[in-house]
Amino acid sequence: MKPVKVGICGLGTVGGGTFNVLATNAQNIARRAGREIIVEQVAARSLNPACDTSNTKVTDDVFAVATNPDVDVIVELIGGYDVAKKLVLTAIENGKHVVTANKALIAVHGDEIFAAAEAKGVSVMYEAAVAGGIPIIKAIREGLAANRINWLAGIINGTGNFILTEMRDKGRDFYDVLKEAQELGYAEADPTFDVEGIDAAHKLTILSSIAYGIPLQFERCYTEGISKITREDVEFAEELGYRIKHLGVSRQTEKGIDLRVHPTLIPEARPIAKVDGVLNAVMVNGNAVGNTLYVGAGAGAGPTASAVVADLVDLARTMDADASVRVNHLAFDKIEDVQVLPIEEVETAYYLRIQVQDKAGVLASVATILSERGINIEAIIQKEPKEGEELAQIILLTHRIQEKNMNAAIAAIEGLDSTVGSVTRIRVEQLA
Ligand SMILES: NC(=O)C1=CN([C@@H]2O[C@H](COP(=O)(O)OP(=O)(O)OC[C@H]3O[C@@H](n4cnc5c(N)ncnc54)[C@H](O)[C@@H]3O)[C@@H](O)[C@H]2O)C=CC1
Ligand SMILES: N[C@@H](CC=O)C(=O)O
Ligand code: NA
Repeated sequence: MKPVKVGICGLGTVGGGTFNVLATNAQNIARRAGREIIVEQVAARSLNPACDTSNTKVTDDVFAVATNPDVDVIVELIGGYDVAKKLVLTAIENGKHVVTANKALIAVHGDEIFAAAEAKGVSVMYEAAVAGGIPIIKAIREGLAANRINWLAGIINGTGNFILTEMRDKGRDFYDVLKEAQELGYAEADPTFDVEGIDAAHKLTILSSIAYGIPLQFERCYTEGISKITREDVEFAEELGYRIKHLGVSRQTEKGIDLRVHPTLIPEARPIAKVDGVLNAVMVNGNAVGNTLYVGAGAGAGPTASAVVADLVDLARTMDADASVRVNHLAFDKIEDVQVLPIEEVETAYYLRIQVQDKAGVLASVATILSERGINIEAIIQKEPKEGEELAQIILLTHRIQEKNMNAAIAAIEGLDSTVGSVTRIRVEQLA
């Protein structure tokens, strides 16, 4: 069979990794794809010292690749929204298949891009966009196709997990670890996407769309990052038998889809609680299979390139077949318009940390406020003021309750005379 000719746009961390994996593993890749996959052209603003491009056509114009008649597939690895979208749509218009690692692009503009691709009979593949090297798109869309997916939950930002792990294990400073994650090529061009949960929300939006057959609805995903997690919350959580992880959680409920990204207490006995560093992990619960867990590197050149090249191999095997036999872009089932629940309607358990003046009766007042709103307490720790300080702390774990009830309880607790500052609230998931 004729070789597949690829145009790589962007030669940074992932582009460079992809170029090198295609060269290093060329024989295996050709064997598995049933044909050679060769890099016809690369578009880069500057060369990557890790790549030997001396025998490759290089341009600085990504659109020259998207319109090059010798290119069958473009690999979009420049990142961002505007130029990347124009590039992908131009490539599709020119009859080319697309492989991308750009979750921001897919989560926000995926519907438009997939519609354009379907009209043209080409494929857009994006395994690298979620959980880096873990083949999670393939696992949910194909491997679990027999199931109704009940829920999924994942550590889906490598930078965030790396920061939390280094802070917890080595007591390192947040920004010092973030800087290292940037140097290692894990972080997004704008690292607030990593630390404020936006990147994880992009990924959860994509996974949920595939899992439940719903449209991509990034704007409805509730999003909180890791920047407000303190060392003392990490320590108190451990005292209660939990780890704090930044989690994307989505669940099919009778009222709609629960779609949220936030720091979460997970029982330390769960395998996912022990997934540290740049590793990602996704748990998926299906009605036939039960719980499944997928673990692997969520960022970095090699792992992400592994997913990009897997998509190229899939394409090489199927691109000459009729488009109808290729896997659908989002889901096999008809996309249903199911409501995404506002966060106030979501039900979960909570960790609360309340700073109080060290007076008799405070704990009783807090307990009354909770019980009046139907909130049961699961565990409680009281911390006396540290030497030289005046404030005590009450740390609580509650049973599951709707978020709007918890909001009302927190407002009432913050209104007590003896409460100081805001109540810290972290959601708790058992993942059983
Ligand atoms: N770094 C990682 O571990 C992962 C990254 N991704 C995604 O992969 C994509 C690429 O990320 P990285 O490789 O980390 O970024 P990067 O910043 O290392 O590389 C992007 C490259 O594209 C080039 N570029 C940007 N605009 C261009 C243009 N108009 N013309 C020519 N070159 C242009 C830049 O100069 C840079 O060399 C992003 O969408 C990112 O979200 C996905 C999974 C993991
Ligand atoms: N910045 C992202 C890269 C991979 O998607 C992350 O840290 O997970
Ligand atoms: Na993946």
